[in-house]
Amino acid sequence: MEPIITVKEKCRKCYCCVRSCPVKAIKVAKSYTEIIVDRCIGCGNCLSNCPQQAKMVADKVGVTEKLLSSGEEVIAVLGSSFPAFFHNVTPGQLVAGLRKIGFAEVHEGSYGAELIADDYARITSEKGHPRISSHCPAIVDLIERHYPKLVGNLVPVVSPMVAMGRYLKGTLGQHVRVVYISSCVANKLETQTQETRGAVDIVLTYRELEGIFRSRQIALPALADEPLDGIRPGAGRLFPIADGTFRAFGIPFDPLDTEIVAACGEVNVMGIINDLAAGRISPRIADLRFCYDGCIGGPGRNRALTEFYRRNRVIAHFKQEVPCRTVPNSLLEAGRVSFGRSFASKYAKLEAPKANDVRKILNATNKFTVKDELNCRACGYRTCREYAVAVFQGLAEIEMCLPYNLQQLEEDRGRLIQKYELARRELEREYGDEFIVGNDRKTLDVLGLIKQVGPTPTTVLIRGESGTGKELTARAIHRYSKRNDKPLVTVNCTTITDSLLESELFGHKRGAFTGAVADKKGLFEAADGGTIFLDEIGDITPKLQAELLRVLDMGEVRPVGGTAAKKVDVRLIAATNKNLEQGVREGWFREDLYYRLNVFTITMPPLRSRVESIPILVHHFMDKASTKLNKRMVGIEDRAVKALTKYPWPGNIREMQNVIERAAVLTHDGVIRVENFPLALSEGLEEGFATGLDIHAASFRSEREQHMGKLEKKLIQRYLTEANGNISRAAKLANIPRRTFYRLLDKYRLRERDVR
Ligand SMILES: Nc1ncnc2c1ncn2[C@@H]1O[C@H](COP(=O)(O)OP(=O)(O)OP(=O)(O)O)[C@@H](O)[C@H]1O
Repeated sequence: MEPIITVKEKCRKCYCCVRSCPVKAIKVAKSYTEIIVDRCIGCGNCLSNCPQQAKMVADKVGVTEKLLSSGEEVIAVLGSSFPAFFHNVTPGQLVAGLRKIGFAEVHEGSYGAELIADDYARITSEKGHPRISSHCPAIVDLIERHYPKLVGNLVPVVSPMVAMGRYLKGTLGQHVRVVYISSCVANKLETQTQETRGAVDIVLTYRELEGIFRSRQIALPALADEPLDGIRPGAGRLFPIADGTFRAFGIPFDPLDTEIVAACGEVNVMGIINDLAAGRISPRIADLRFCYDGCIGGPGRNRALTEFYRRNRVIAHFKQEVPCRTVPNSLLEAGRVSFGRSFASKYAKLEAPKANDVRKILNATNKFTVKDELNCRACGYRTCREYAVAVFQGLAEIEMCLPYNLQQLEEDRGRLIQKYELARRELEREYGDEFIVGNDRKTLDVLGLIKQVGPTPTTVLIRGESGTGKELTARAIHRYSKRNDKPLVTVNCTTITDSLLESELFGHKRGAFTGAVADKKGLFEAADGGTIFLDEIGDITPKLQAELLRVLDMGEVRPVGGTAAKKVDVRLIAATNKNLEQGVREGWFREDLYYRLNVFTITMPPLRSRVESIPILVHHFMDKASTKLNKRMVGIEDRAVKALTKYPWPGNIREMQNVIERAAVLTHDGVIRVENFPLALSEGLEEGFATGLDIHAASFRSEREQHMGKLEKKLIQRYLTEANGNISRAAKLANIPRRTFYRLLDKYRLRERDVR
């Protein structure tokens, strides 16, 4: 299990972790970043640098609690930096607290540094290739996982933590369980490493231990001092501070000795490792620690304290006398324990891209020349090329390139402005000067209702068949309202799926469902201060009906996946062509919502019941078509108007608008004639639509024959007319053989003279 985990919901993909990871052990996934355990060195940089605190130390409190209550003998070992964390209690109080929660013994980890001191002194005095200290587990992981060439240079000795574990188990017996408590995260990885596994059972951070005290309501300052266990360490207590290692190991350190290199902190360490790997330097010993200031600067350090203060605390502890309860056999058995270890290359080689692959990735982010490679590091990689390699290896994404993103945004913005402008013009043309046309009684009644209800805040329900002008009416109401300087947002409830509609209307929180990568505002919020028009409201699900009712009652919306509600001031206009009363009876429409909507209802009459308005509507739509097609319209012949008045208009005014526009396209001289109409209309003129179809008297087949026959005859006549009675040309126009055309003429008893 990895020592650091990602809280996916908290990650905002700011790439801080990528930037701060010295070995790029971070993979950028679709909506979060995650740690690649095989590459991680446990330095904890991502922990400290994540502004959202989305990276967390994997919790070991649970297993510790379980172990403590198991009845086994559990020993606590305090990492040598503990005085720099628990600064406001005495070591004796800390020991008392640990005993209270169930630890059988409490030892100082700094004794571990003394346990390996002899081995260090011996190995580092040997001549040969440069030795790299192995007491810092992050350095060991760095070399094993990223600089396999240097594995042979590591001092083949365990860290103080592992030394303590081996010593305690070697002296007290293998049955004891050891819990090591420190500010180090790499220690956690170390317990899982093959070569050191088994020495320490659990690694806790000081903060995790603090959590245990808190949960058990143990106040350390109130406790009486208790003695530590084991042997009192000497200079080992100085191990955690920057220049403390040589003191702890008893190796004389002369700062002028170029044979010895000592460094703490990522930048210094990485420089030295790179120099060693390149063979640029060859000291006898390189003593390295990944954290600045040594172990007192570990990722789990007490951040409220300065380095100076933390250092002073460790030195004060070194000088003070803390009572120790030394178990006599500890002294006797220590010599029998081995502190040696081996190292192995754990280098996980990733596929290296070819030059062409890198070029393609660079090109994909608009980098075509070297000048385009800004190396701005916003993505977290030092150079655009390193970043391109990471993209190739699946660690990074194209979208991480900031200059490219800005360019994209700028282009998208331009495109959106253009689209918006086009849509605005289209709307303007479609609805801008659009007024409700009609001089029949029913249309005039509707107009009267619009004028009455418009200026009020009342919810309006518009009912009527499709194409009768419900949306047009909603727009008119908004225009007459006091909100007409605010947006009118129209939503067709049938065009998107139910779950999407909910988030479309009320918005959603990031992570509410798959694909919700960012918070999104809903249309109710977009319409704040204005009007929302919900078309086809009879089609929404009961769940959405309930949410809508809540919005209407409380005047607030709650985004999908969110808990906090937001106040909105929106007037609702709804429309439907469904029978909502039947819906209430049958249970698919909520009764309470029905009453909430049915406050003021406007019913749009079908076009067939306002025939008197057809001529005026025709001229209105001819004008519209003329503007749209940029074509001069002269007029319409009487027969054509007659055909329009005879037709039953199942698609209502929308259908009529389309018929006129189509006729306007077809006419050559700007005069609309019956011939410019679809057959259904011209046919109706001759036969009348009133005859209808008696489905009980006729079979489908015979009815179809009859109707198809009529249609076929009309078509043949049309082609003949078009070809001026020339049968060969008419057949050509119809794209059928001349013989077939003759056969059809015979069938319908048509002659050349039958041209209209
Ligand atoms: N009285 C009218 N005067 C002018 N144009 C009208 C009139 N009624 C409807 N229209 C036009 O007819 C078309 C359809 O109208 P609208 O979209 O308002 O109908 P609807 O009832 O909302 O249709 P649906 O139920 O299919 O959504 C629009 O282009 C609209 O401008």
